[in-house]
This record gives sequence, structure tokens and C-alpha cells, in this order.
Amino acid sequence: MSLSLKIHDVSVVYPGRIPGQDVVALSGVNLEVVEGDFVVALGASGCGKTTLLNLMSGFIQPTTGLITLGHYPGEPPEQQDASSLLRDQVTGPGADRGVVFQKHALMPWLNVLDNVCLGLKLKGLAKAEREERAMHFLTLTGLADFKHHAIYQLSGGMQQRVGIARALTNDPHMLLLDEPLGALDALTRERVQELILDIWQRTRKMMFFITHDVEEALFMGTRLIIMSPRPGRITREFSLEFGRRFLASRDARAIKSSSEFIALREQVLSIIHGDEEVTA
Ligand SMILES: Nc1ncnc2c1ncn2[C@@H]1O[C@H](COP(=O)(O)OP(=O)(O)OP(=O)(O)O)[C@@H](O)[C@H]1O
Repeated sequence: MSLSLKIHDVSVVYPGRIPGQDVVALSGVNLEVVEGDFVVALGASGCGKTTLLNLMSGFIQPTTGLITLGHYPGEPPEQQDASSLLRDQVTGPGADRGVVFQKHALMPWLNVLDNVCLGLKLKGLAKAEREERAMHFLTLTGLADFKHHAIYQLSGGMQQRVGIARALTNDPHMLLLDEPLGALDALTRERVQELILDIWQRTRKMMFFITHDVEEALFMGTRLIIMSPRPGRITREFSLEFGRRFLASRDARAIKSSSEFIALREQVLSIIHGDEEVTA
């Protein structure tokens, strides 16, 4: 039995400012993320990527359908008994799901170590234990030497790495990352992509990663979902091998310049551009 997060025929409707102009942000969305998956979501602006992430994190609830997180023997949801679905229903945020935002959302008045420790402090862990755990993840993200630095003393890439370390401290089953690298320069972005792949390989956490960058999506994921707007839904899915190849070869340039990578990049770009033209 493996751990799985399931989205069961979900829709999300946001009330419009004017009656009758509600926004159907998601409609008929089904998705299952299982242990070992690195799912990347791509799609035109407004297709519901963040809404989907907010559902998985428990920040919002679906208008219809449900989200569950649990261990399943593998039968389809219609064959699962209602009590197990109810037991596993995601009804709010939880320590089993860590979230990393595009803007790091760190506390500027706390140093790096205290930022990473904050969630553990709120959980009531003793100082020594929370610092030990925080240092483990600061070491994993290459920040151990910066533990006493103020947030403003760090580069954008380092700040995002603090955000990742903080999300990891609760030892979540799943990391949800909403365009975490969008604000970084190209070189730093590649470094942090590789770091996230390393963390995924070492920890085997389920990943759900939103990006606007097609190359990043292809490089990082084991599964790519493409979403389309109006209403937001999942329209295509591809399985990917490039990230695993990188972890085996450590040669990102060779992977990103391979004919296979370029052909898939062009295919995905044409799907997304097609959606953008329809909704422009
Ligand atoms: N709180 C809200 N109230 C009303 N409408 C909303 C709200 N949040 C999102 N929307 C609308 O729902 C749709 C989906 O938004 P969402 O942010 O999930 O898309 P996205 O794919 O993440 O977009 P982007 O790529 O631009 O970040 C959009 O039309 C958006 O305007």
C-alpha cells in the first residue's frame, strides 16, 4: 500500500464581484500523486494551477468533489468505502504537506536558523531538538554556514533555499511548490533546480511543482500535467525521464540540449501557446 494524494472530480468556483459572473477556476479535475512522483504543472495564466495547489495544501476547499491523502490498496475511488474516503479527506493545512511560495514568505526579523525553526517552535519542540532538526535541513540546502545571517543578507536563491529548508522541517510527505524559482536569475535557478532534484532523490517526498518555464518543467518532473483555462482543467499528461537522467549523469547541459528534450519542449510550447491564443 503506498501513500497517495487524490483529487476526485473536483471543481472550484470563486464568487464573482457581480452576481452571475462566478469564476469556474477548476472543473472536472482528477489527479493522483503517489510516492516517488514529481508532478509538474504547466499552463497558460489563469488555468487554475495555484488553485489546484491551494486545494492540495488545504488552504481552500473544493466547491464539488474531494481530496484525500492516505494509503490505498490501489482500487479506484468508486470502489473505496465512503468511511475511508471521509477519514482521509483533506480538510485543511497539515504538517504532512509543506508549501514553498514564489516569494519566500520568511520573517525578516528572525535570522535564518530561527526562520527554519519557527514551525517547530509553534509545535512545542524543545530548543535543542528543533535546532538539531533545522540544522539538518540547512545543511541539506547548503546553508549551514549562514544560520546566524539576517534574511536581508541573503541572495534571492539563498532565501528560497531557506524557504525549502523550512518546508522540510516538519518532514512532510509532500512538498507543494508554487513557482518557487520564478524570481531567480538563470544561473541560480539552475542550481536550485538541481538542489530540489537532489532533495527529492534523497527524501523521496511527493512533489507538486508549478512553473511557467517549459524547460524547467521537463527537466524537473517525472510527470508533466498541462492545464488549460476556462474552465481550468488538466488536458494533457506526459511522463518524463530527464530529471532521473540528470541525477544519474549530473550533466544538465547535455540533457537540455538533447534532440529528445528539444522536441518535447517544442510540442509542449505549441500546446500552451495554442491555449494562450484562444483565451487572449
Ligand atoms: N480568490 C479568488 N477570487 C476570485 N477569483 C479567483 C481567486 N483566485 C483565483 N481566481 C481566478 O481563478 C482563475 C484561476 O486562478 P489561479 O491563480 O489558480 O490560476 P494560475 O494558473 O495559477 O494563474 P497564474 O499562472 O497567472 O498564476 C483565474 O481566472 C483567477 O482570476
